[in-house]
Amino acid sequence: MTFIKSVQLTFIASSLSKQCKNIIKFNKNPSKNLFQLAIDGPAASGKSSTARIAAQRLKFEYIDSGAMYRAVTLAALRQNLSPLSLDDASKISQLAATSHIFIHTIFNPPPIAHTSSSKPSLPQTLVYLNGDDVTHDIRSPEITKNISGIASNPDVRRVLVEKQRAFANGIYDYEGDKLNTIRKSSKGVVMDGRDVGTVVLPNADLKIFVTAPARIRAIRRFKELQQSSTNKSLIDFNKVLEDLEKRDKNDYERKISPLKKADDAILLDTRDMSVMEQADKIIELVLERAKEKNIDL
Ligand SMILES: Nc1ncnc2c1ncn2[C@@H]1O[C@H](COP(=O)(O)OP(=O)(O)O)[C@@H](O)[C@H]1O
Ligand SMILES: Nc1ccn([C@H]2C[C@H](O)[C@@H](COP(=O)(O)OP(=O)(O)O)O2)c(=O)n1
Repeated sequence: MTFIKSVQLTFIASSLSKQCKNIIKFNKNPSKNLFQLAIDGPAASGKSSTARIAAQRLKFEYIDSGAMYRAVTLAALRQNLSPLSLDDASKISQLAATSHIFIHTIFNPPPIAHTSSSKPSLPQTLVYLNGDDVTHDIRSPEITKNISGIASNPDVRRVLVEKQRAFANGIYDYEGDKLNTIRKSSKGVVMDGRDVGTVVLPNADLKIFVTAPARIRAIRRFKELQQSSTNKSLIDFNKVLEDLEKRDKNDYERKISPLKKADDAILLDTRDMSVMEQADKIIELVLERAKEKNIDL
């Protein structure tokens, strides 16, 4: 494992330095081998909420790989580049290589004013693009509509996968900015997305594939959109379901790195589980795996 990781590091160092010459400064001493937990699954299956809770309880870092695709989509739209245009594809991959994407999770956010103070708030993940807080902007319907074009661009994927691996391996120093910060006390990293177990971290210590039927996932996304919207009546359940099914199709059928359960991933159907039950189950699986591998968490 150590050997594989150091080979991976050498590869990353050489190819990243070619592509992103002026952006990344390596941490010469990636401090330790972190336990790698990969969570994949379709939209609204519960990946990120579960991953954040698990990261908080296990003292792991969390990286939302989907947020990186969302940030590149936003960067492209802000420059009037079209995610589906072949003419713009190389400009967009260049943008992916040169954009500073900083993802930061606040594990103990103060309670939100209108919630009961006895109920702790869930960890919050903030996303910055070239220094701008884009946490909310990257979740807009406009970004969600355009993201499949970005996610199927092979050069964008190559650049983002390298950034994701660099993070998981503890290489995180960027000039003037940071991809993320691995705390000295971190014992591992949890990354969620579509291809984390199959492509980004094929040697992850534990892989989970989270799923639930489309209708159940659409209900969750609908409630989430209603909560964050000022005009709830504008949110139409059938449209949410239709968009989610369309994105599922794009994710599962994409030629490069399609959404797929890795052969060695554990399937977790969350249809009858609460968020906390999902997190408890995943933590239990991590602790079991760490014990099997003699890893001290
Ligand atoms: N088991 C569950 N039961 C009910 N709601 C859930 C469950 N898992 C997640 N959710 C809610 O569904 C929405 C999408 O979850 P999220 O974790 O963001 O999914 P993903 O990262 O897979 O897209 C969130 O509002 C979350 O609180
Ligand atoms: N590892 C990843 C993560 C996300 N993507 C793409 C495909 C997804 O539809 C979009 C958005 O991902 P995100 O996890 O933010 O989406 P949801 O929260 O599940 O709606 O990004 C990807 O191609 N590879």
